[in-house]
Amino acid sequence: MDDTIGIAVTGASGRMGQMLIRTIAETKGVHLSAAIERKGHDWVGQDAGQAMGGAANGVVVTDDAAQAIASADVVIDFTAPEATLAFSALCADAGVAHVIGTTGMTDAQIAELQPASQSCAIVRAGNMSLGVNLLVQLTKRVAAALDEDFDIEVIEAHHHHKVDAPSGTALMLGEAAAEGRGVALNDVRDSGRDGITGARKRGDIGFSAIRGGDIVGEHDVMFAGPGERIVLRHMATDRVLFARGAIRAAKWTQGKAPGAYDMMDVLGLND
Ligand SMILES: NC(=O)C1=CN([C@@H]2O[C@H](COP(=O)(O)OP(=O)(O)OC[C@H]3O[C@@H](n4cnc5c(N)ncnc54)[C@H](OP(=O)(O)O)[C@@H]3O)[C@@H](O)[C@H]2O)C=CC1
Ligand SMILES: O=C(O)C1=N[C@H](C(=O)O)C[C@H](O)C1
Repeated sequence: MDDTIGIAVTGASGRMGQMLIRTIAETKGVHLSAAIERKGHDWVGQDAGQAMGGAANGVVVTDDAAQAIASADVVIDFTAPEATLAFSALCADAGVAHVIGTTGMTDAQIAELQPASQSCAIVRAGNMSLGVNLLVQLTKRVAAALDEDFDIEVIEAHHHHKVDAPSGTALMLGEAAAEGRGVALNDVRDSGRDGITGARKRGDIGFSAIRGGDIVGEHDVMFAGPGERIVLRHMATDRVLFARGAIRAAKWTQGKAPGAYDMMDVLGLND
């Protein structure tokens, strides 16, 4: 009987799913309790380690998410918005903590998570790395120190498989900049410029997205002022840092009261 924390991984065959399975195996105090894939996926019924092209790890990939989640201590979920909402309901029913890395959720979908947070701890963040969460704090401070003579632009680059833009991280950074300025991001957000856009509106926060190759994730926050520019940058070169952050969050949830949390809570950066 393994008395370490049992983690169920959703989207087991995905880029992050596989990285999580490998990283859980290397992390003390946790074990993989289940690898979940959707019904009809060709990994279902196979040993997860072997399906990933490695040694058997003794965990058979399942499509019975309800059973797998009910038997876990915590679920780590990097999938897609609709899937995350379905997993959220299962976590709430089972009272099992839910660590959500999925991005691209609309405001309405994020609001749909709220009832589940009455029944289980939810940690949700568009980026689980320490570096980005520090960058969020720096962004807020710099934005608070500068006035609207400085145009704020968030520029992000990701691999060509990514389906959502702006990235979850870019939105976290934009939110931080808006908070620093004391405005609501939705009132000043300018994304997807194309064609005759007109001149930049003073006070707007702009977003640009590059998609190409195997870029793991790069984010710049530019403060472009008269005669000078400040650029805050984070470059992720390995997905393992997101997996490590998510596992740290999974450990942190144990014994936590139901509620909605983020990586600032996990990393103690709100204190
Ligand atoms: N917060 C963070 O730190 C990070 C967040 N992310 C986010 O994590 C998410 C996943 O990224 P990544 O691993 O690169 O993506 P992948 O496309 O490689 O993996 C997604 C996985 O989710 C599964 N999935 C998708 N839709 C459903 C569904 N409706 N029901 C069940 N399973 C589903 C896929 O299964 P199938 O193959 O069958 O479609 C696949 O296994 C993205 O939103 C990404 O932005 C990524 C890295 C870091
Ligand atoms: O899809 C990805 O790959 C990533 N997604 C997250 C995001 O949307 O910001 C985090 C990271 O940048 C990688």
